[in-house]
Amino acid sequence: MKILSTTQTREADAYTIAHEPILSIDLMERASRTFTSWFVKKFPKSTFEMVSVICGKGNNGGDGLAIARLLEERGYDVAVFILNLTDNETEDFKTNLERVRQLQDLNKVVIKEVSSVEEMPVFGGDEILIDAMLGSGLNRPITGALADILHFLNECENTVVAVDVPTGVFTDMPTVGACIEADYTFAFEFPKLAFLFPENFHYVGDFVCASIGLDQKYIASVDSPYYYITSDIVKRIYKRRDKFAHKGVFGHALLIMGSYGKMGAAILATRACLRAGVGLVTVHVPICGYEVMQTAVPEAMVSLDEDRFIFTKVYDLPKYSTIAIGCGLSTKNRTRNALCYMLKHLNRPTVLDADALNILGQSPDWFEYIPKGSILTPHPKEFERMFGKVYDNFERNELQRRKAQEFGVYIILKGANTCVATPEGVCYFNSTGNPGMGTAGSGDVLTGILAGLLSQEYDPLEACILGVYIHGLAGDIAAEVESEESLTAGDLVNYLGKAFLKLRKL
Ligand SMILES: NC(=O)C1=CN([C@@H]2O[C@H](COP(=O)(O)OP(=O)(O)OC[C@H]3O[C@@H](n4cnc5c(N)ncnc54)[C@H](O)[C@@H]3O)[C@@H](O)[C@H]2O)[C@H](O)CC1
Ligand SMILES: [K+]
Repeated sequence: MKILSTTQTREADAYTIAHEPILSIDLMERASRTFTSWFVKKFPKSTFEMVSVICGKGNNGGDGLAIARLLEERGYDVAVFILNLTDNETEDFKTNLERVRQLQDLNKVVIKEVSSVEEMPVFGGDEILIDAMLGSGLNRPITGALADILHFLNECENTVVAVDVPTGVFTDMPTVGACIEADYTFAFEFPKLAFLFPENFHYVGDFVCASIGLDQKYIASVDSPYYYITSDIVKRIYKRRDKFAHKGVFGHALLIMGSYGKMGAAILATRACLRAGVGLVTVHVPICGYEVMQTAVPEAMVSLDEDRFIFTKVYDLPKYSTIAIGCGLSTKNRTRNALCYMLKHLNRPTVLDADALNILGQSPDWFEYIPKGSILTPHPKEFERMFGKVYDNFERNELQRRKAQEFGVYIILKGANTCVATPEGVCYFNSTGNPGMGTAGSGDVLTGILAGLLSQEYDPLEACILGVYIHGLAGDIAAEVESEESLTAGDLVNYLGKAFLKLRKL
């Protein structure tokens, strides 16, 4: 799913109004109905006492008024609070206010105007609050009376659901100023870029998005470097196996991993590579890893280093279809030199993780040796070691895109909403995964999956998208059974099979 900027969304909005054609008030009604359909399922009216909708006077407030009316129609007890902090009212806000006033005249809805925090009501514990104060029209940081009201609301214990954008959050740049802290955000048509960055989680909460029927052809024609990885992208990538296939057609991966005290990383990656469907896997380990590898992963072949404890040399590189290097590798001098030699002599996309990235961070001149189309999988700390400190995630994302373009590689920045940046400067944000996956070895599993997919002749972009999605999906299935707290990297490997089954049914 493409992610549009606020300006582009406004253009898509205007295009839809002109070409569908549809009146803007009817588009607002359609958006509000979409919100309401989700809301009634998520918060059945038996589960709390009342809905209070807090509205600004722009179109976000207009949505709020329409939602208040639609919820009343569905039998909810609704109160509307209109923030009287400006005289600027949009036309669609005014029309919807008229419509709600008719309900007020019938004693079906309560409407109250609020000009300062002192006039805010005391909400009951069972009330749910809908934030329709400001949406994508935010054009300056929130201060003054509105900031006081937001602070007051954030102090309340009530569940807050934001319409389109949590009030105060800038969608396309870092947020400054006061913000509502929503528990849920229902975004129209696309998630906003800011929702995907961890610093905004506090304001956005869990987000969902749904189409409000903006013109899809127009959206397809808009140039945006940002995508959200949804099941339909993944469905198009995933290849079912041919009935007559045998292990020879699923490739032979070489994983160069592990050092004394860090063999677990190699084991996890090797198991994940197998579970991702590789035909054959050879794992290259120092002598100390021989027995443990043979015992822990009997399906893998082992190539032994000359050194007892670390990686120093590997032969026969051309015979493997894919190579992945780095998990638990160490950054000792001889390992560094061996990595440099390998990079200079490899000519196909390679997966680089963990210590391979730390080594590159120490020797930035070596970046140019990385084969084009390779996949680098840093977590934020490794990213910082390679490319330096940044101020916020918008800046980090810019840097990630620039570096991917500069070196002609795919950079997968791991975290909530893991982001894949391509050599073309395009970003794909993952939609699967959960906080339980922030656990030792989780990244090793991803590296194994990526090597497994590359071996099966998914191209690097396909492997990145499918890889991060299935890794997160395995995590989501595992968390449902094991809990986020107890989830281990080994569980990710064990639930990979269930994740593939789910993928097949998408
Ligand atoms: N995406 C769509 O296609 C649709 C979106 N809808 C909804 O419309 C809002 C955007 O509405 P808009 O009127 O442009 O903006 P807002 O309601 O967010 O507010 C505008 C209002 O607020 C003033 N303002 C801006 N910053 C501040 C500030 N810091 N403090 C105080 N006031 C501020 C600004 O000057 C304006 O007067 C979108 O989010 C959706 O909810 C449609 O309903 C359906 C189609
Ligand atoms: K809002």
